[in-house]
This record gives sequence, C-alpha cells and structure tokens, in this order.
Amino acid sequence: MLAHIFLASFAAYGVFAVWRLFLHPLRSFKGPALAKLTTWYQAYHDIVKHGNLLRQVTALHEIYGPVVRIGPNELSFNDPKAYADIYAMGSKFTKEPSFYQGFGVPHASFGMMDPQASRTRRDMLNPLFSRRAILKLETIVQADVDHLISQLVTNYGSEKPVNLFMAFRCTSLEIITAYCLNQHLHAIDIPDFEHPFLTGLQSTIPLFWVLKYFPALTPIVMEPPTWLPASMLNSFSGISDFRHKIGAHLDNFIAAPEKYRDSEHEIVYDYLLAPANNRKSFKPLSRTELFQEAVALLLAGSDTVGNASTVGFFHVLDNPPVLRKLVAELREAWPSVEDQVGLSVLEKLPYLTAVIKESLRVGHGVVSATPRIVGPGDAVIGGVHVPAGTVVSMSSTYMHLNPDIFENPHQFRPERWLEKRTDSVNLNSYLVPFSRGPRMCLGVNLAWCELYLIFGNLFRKLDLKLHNTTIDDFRDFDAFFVPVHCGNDLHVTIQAKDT
Ligand code: HEM
Repeated sequence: MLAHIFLASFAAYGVFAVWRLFLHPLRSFKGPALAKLTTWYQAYHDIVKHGNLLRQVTALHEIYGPVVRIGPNELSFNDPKAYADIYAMGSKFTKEPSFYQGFGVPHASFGMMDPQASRTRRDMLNPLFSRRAILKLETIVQADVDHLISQLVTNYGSEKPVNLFMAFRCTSLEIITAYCLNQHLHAIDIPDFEHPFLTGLQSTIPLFWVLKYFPALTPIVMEPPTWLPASMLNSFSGISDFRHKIGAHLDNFIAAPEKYRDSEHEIVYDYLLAPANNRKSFKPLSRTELFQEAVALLLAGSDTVGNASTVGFFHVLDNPPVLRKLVAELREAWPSVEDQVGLSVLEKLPYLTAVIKESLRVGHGVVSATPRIVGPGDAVIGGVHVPAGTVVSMSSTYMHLNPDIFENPHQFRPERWLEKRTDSVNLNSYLVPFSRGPRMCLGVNLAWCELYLIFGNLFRKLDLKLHNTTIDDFRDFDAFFVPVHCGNDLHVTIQAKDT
C-alpha cells in the first residue's frame, strides 16, 4: 500500500515537474532547472547558505542575462528600465504575501497586500510623516542626536573606542519610538549601546527567512511559549520583550487616551483612531491592527537609518579628502559649535547632501529584492512581456552598482552627485534605497531628517577616527532584507571639537 502511495506521488510530481519545466507560461525564460522546479532552491540559499540568495541571483544574472527565472513562478530583473516598470508610481502590482509573512505584521502598512487597504492606511499615517510634520517635530530628532553626542563624549574617548554601529541603531530606535509613541526606551543610555532589543533582533534576523518558508513558526518566535528550551527562549527574548513593551504601552493608551493627548505631541495611534482625511468610510482599528502598525514602524525605522549612518560614517572616515571637504563645509555654514543649526540649514549644504546620497547608495537600504505580483493583466517589464500572476523583483543593489550609471560603483565618491554629466543622466532617478512606487518607504522624510542631523552634528562637533575597522569589514554582506555586513562592527575613537 505504502509503495503504491509512494509511486503515485512520485509520478504526480514527475508530471508536475514536466509541466513546470516545459509547459509553464514562464518556460521560455532562462534559469537553473532546480529554481524552475521548486521554491526550495531559494530557501536553500536564504536559510542553509545564510542570506546568500542575493549573491546567487547576482551570479545567475551574469550567466543568463538581465532576466532570470529564479522560481517556478518568479523572475528576477537586472535592468534599470525594468526597475522603473516594477516599482512604478500608480502600479497595480501587489506585494507577494509569502515573502512578507515572516515579518509577522500582516495588519500593518508594511505587511498589507491589498493595494486599496494599503492606500487607506498610508493616507492615515502620512500626516505624521509629511515634510511639514517632520519640520514641526525635528526637535525630537535633535534631542536624541544631542544626547548621543553627550554620551559619546562623556563615556568614550581617544583611549576607549565605541561601537558606532550599535550607537546609531540605539539612536534611530530611540528617535522612532519617541516620534511614533512618545515613549522613551533610554537606549542611548545603555552601556556600550547593547540594548537587548537590538542585540536580540540581530540574533533573530536570520529567522525571518525561516519564517518566510515555515510561517506556522511565526507565533513561536514572536510569542515564545515557556516550554521552549532556555537557549531558544533567550535568543527570542529580545524581540518578544520588545513586543510586550509596545503592547503594554498600547494598553495604557487604550485605557486612558486622554493622558497621552496632554503629551508633547500626537502619537501614531491618534492618527490611526481619528484620521484627518477619510472620516466617512473610517472603521476603527482593532488592538491587533494598532499593535502591528506600531511594531512595524519601529522595526522599519530603526535598522535602516542605523545601517545608512554606519556605512556612510565608515566611508567618510576611510576617505580623508572627503572628510576634510565635509568638515570644511560644515564649519563655514556653522562657525560656532555652541550654535544650534537645524534641518533647514543642513539640507542646503551641497557636499553634506552628496555625502548622504552616496551613503544611501553604497548602503542600499533594503538589499533583498522586494517581490511584486504582476496584475491585474499581463505587463511589459523592461521591454519583456510578462504574464499576469508572475512574481517579479529587482534588488536595489543592481541599480546602485550599475557601472553604466555610477562609474566605479564600488568607490565612495560624493562628488558624483555634484558633477554635471555629459550624457545628461540624472543620477537621482537611479537612487532607490527607499524603493519607488505606491509601496515606497513611508518614513522617507523622517529618514532624511535623521541622516542630516546625525551626519551634520557628529561631523561638526566630534573628531572621529576609525579603530580596528577596515574596508574588509564592509566589502560583503548577507542579505536578510537589510544588509548584514560580514565583518566587524564599526568602531571609532572620539574627541570633542572645542571650536
Ligand atoms: C535610511 C532609512 C530607511 C530606508 C533605507 C528605508 C527603506 C525602505 C524600503 C526600501 C521600503 C520598501 C520595502 C518593501 O518594498 O517591502 C520601505 C518601506 C517602509 N518604510 Fe522605510 N526606510 C527607511 C526609514 C524608515 C523610517 C524612519 C520609517 C519610519 C516610519 C520607515 C517606515 C517604512 C514603512 C512603514 C514602510 C512600508 C510602506 C508600505 O509598504 O507601504 N522607513 N522602507
């Protein structure tokens, strides 16, 4: 009996395999046979080879060209025209659910698949993240950047190096929590910036890919049951403690919202419970929806800014001429360190702006290709006809490291953003760390504000020197949605500037 079942399953899979290889609508696209047969090809590179999928797909593009079939129903593109088509403004393509399920926030703006639901949620949140709102709440960002500087100067120095990678992540976590929830985690005060949430997140990052392929495990990681072995409980505790903290804060808000109404500024729940622009069709959000939105915003807003700052600071400190030019520009615009100089001044400085753009380019933002489902009808992507229902994606790294657009793409050269090109290429349209289209980053204005204040203040007020950190630490990264660099963390020594 068992033998019959085995044979029947084997035959059925054989028929299925023949269909996927020779009869599937994507049969004419090139790619490895194994990838055409099964999504476990990607799972192997994501999980077993530890964030290797991007490297593998990059190698496949070198063999097969700008379009590669990387899954039974999935195409990867490496062509700037295709990027513009996939992530076009007004596109009706939807996010691909199995990719996003591991993040465990299906009711948050980040995790929503339905375009209409996502638009409604983004409309509610936009007022908190608009440029106007950022200018009004810039003081929150400034306060945390000032606090970071005072901690650095007080506790570290030329003898005692600091882990700037952790320091930046603590700062961006503190900012986003204060900005969205008016809550203070005191992450910047923690010795060596080892905030348990951030160290916990670091050890659970590889699990996101496990959850992508085994979604049933999501509740175990997010809310670990007490019967798990202590070692597992420990490694999941960073993320679960963090969720509990946000949950407790939300319950306090629900119990007595008026207490929060008196606070320094409106918080994200105010925007979600009484949206400014769609009152008529408004359906109150459930606790789960509010909770997931808060978790998603805090996750989306911390690691990303931390990574862009870390990568940018490394390259500036590793390039003395860049450092000298940047400091000279800052000194001229900001003659005395005692003065406060805000976003509206910093964002007008051309070299600082170029340094931040170059940091975003070489830092990439999100490196894993974010998949979209073609629809409602067929589409033409990068000049290629693609049937409806196909999953398509392109990694931001293929834009940022394209040598036809960015000459010597691995070189950190802010000047490229200031030069007039003879071929009239506008580099800005190829800078995509925040993605593009209807699902591009919601926090882009806040991110820019943070980066201006972090780069501007630290380079104006501190003398920083690399400590035991070299380009080898930044050459390669594993792709776990965001880049996880394979080398040591960025360490620097610090001295405050007197003038
Ligand atoms: C340098 C900093 C940042 C970078 C590079 C960045 C990058 C990105 C990228 C590439 C996406 C698209 C992801 C996808 O397609 O799945 C995204 C989405 C998102 N980002 Fe950011 N982000 C940054 C900072 C922030 C901040 C500070 C917030 C704070 C609120 C934020 C909130 C979001 C949200 C809510 C989404 C989901 C939007 C949607 O799906 O409709 N991000 N971000």
